[in-house]
Amino acid sequence: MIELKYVDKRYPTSNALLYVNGLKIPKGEIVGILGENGSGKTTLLKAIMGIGELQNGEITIEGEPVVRQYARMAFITEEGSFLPNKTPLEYAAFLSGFFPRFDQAYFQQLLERFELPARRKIRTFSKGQKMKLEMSAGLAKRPDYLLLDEPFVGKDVFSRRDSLKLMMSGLRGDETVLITTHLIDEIENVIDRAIVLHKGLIRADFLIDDLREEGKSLTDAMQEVRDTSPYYRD
Ligand SMILES: Nc1ncnc2c1ncn2[C@@H]1O[C@H](COP(=O)(O)OP(=O)(O)OP(=O)(O)O)[C@@H](O)[C@H]1O
Repeated sequence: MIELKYVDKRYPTSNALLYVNGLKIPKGEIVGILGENGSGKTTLLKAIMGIGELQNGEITIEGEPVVRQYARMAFITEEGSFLPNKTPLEYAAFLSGFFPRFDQAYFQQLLERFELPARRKIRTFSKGQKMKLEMSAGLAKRPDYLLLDEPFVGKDVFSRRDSLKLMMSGLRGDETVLITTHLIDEIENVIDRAIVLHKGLIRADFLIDDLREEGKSLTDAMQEVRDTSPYYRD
């Protein structure tokens, strides 16, 4: 379980904040982190990954600080963590030095599935190829906690659906997944739960099954949050 308590995160050079009083994400849950540009989605994922200091509060993973769980986590972001002057195979060798669970054979399978050139320098890759490489590296870490920040950015609709399907097929099924995205329709059938942020605060948190029972789509629910929240008016 990921647990946040009284988390207060601010940046020294802006007024932006993230404040989460309490949040629990049980093991195995697939959670969409949704919200407008600048609402704090990336900040939330970075805070969970232990990137940057918190002003207050604590974040634990299975009761321990994130640094103790780092080998079981993968953070997939457009910024990428790869080394541009290496080839994917060299990058994999580098990662396996850090991540004992890194699965080289699986990584190579994913390269093939994504049709990525294994022996070409990463800096020559297109944006979409870099993201696919990042996803392959993340999945090959065989993480228990997978955090994805806008993994489908900059891709055409077919490529987005493929990547989403591939990501899902690459999971064992017991991972906890947090995924930020603006692609509400595409993500709806994948996630168990949606958390909606606005201006650094959680404005809604619902289970997709509950929405279905009420006969609502995720888009309807997001619209309802906007219509009923006074905070969207300023
Ligand atoms: N390093 C930083 N220094 C100062 N302010 C920052 C920094 N990173 C983010 N912010 C600010 O924090 C707020 C939340 O940013 P964040 O990147 O978390 O939003 P987001 O919901 O992921 O947005 P998007 O959908 O556009 O990716 C924004 O107002 C942003 O300008």
